Amino acid sequence: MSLHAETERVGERDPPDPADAAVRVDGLTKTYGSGDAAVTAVDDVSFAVEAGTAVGLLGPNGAGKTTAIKSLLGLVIPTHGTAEVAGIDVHADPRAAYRHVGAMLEGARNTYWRLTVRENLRFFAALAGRKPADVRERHDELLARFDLTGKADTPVKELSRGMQQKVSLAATLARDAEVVFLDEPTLGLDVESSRELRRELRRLVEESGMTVVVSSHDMDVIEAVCDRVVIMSDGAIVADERVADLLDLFRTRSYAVTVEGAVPERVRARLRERFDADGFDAVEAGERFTARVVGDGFYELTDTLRDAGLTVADFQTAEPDLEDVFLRVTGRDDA
Ligand SMILES: Nc1ncnc2c1ncn2[C@@H]1O[C@H](COP(=O)(O)OP(=O)(O)OP(=O)(O)O)[C@@H](O)[C@H]1O
Repeated sequence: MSLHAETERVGERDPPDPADAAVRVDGLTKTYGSGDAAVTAVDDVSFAVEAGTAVGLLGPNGAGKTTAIKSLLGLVIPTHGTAEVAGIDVHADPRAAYRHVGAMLEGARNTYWRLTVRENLRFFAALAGRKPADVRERHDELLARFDLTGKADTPVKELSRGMQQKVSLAATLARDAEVVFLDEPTLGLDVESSRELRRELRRLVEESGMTVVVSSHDMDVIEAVCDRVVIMSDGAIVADERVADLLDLFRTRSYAVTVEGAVPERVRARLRERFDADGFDAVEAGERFTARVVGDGFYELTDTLRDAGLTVADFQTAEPDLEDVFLRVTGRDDA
């Protein structure tokens, strides 16, 4: 089966429709501007997120992710369709919907830099109507989770960029909302802080039953945190699958292949075309390259090499990669 055919199969699947959806978007369309200047950012999009699960919203720049999230937050009025949170139509009753939601939007300085870390958490909890005594325990727990206990009484402006990012997330979670929207939560974090944040987010979903919609270009976040992934491209959904199923469906494996001697240009062209091969490099044993195999194409690869009279000196495999799948689904892998 060709990659194209598999991509179509992904796109053709019906969106899920769990009865206990915490988030639901139905026939959502948003056109900015009018006449010649009109831009349809989101075009008849439907998806649902089951309560207590995490969904990744992915797509290239301009795919419509931010518009979809802003519609769910009541910040953008849909041209058609509905957006619901906790069963409440966001546009019919924004105040009621808002009580169930926490959001951390990209680039938003959603913390007060003069306030201490703990004061920020209290402030955002109070905005949602939570009394300090009711949230103290949760705030202690959040501070501990994000390794901020020692900085609880430090003004945010005195913290490192990575710590400020963690305070932003903790402040978003401080109000104890059922549904949390996160846009690029790991942006600007170092490798270790990013890993810690992914781990804690996943634990929060599993332990507290929180529902998370996360938009990120960081595939490690999506793989570590999300149960499902909705992939958008040009305002439409091109995949809506469990992360594990999506990886399985493509079962893309990369092989680092070393053959004895040089690979003739004619064979290289075939390997490029059929196995997306690249990185041809002369090495001591002969020549090394990377080939990508979908499904059971492995034997076709070995047959191709044998028919070309090439002897394999070494084969190394890699796990399927969500980024690879994402690029294939959105058709951006031919750059
Ligand atoms: N306020 C606006 N007025 C006009 N066009 C807009 C507006 N906001 C977004 N757009 C356009 O709508 C399309 C979708 O944008 P959107 O920000 O929703 O995509 P995105 O997937 O979130 O992209 P990114 O990953 O870059 O944030 C883009 O073509 C964008 O230029």
